[in-house]
Amino acid sequence: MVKICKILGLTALVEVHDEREFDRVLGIEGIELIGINNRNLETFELDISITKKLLEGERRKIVHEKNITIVGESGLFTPDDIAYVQEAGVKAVLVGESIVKQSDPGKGISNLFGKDISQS
Ligand SMILES: O=P(O)(O)OC[C@@H](O)[C@@H](O)c1c[nH]c2ccccc12
Repeated sequence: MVKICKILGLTALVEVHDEREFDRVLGIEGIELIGINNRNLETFELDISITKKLLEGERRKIVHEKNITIVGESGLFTPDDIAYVQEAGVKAVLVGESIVKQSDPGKGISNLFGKDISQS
């Protein structure tokens, strides 16, 4: 699928939830974008330390060597949450609840990042 996306001019975002899935996806030839979902899809529990756990040690090295972009997904509500996943090695975020629940999405984004990022 990653290859087909590339032919079509797309980059596939492949989502993982645990070490086993992450290791499998890290082995895909040409993988560029991996999302770490902090939500357990069986229990719907959120835990952003999953991102940190998955990006420790050897895996972080592989991510760096292969120039893979890691997307932090789910459970991000505050600037501290963003800083935490960024520190872990995340370069992009996938955010739903903390923005869509605001009446003004722009303000929701500013609150999430602790500043107005619309010009940066
Ligand atoms: O509402 P949250 O906790 O900010 O989560 C958003 C997003 O990460 C989540 O909805 C999601 C994770 N993986 C996805 C894949 C497709 C669409 C949505 C998603």
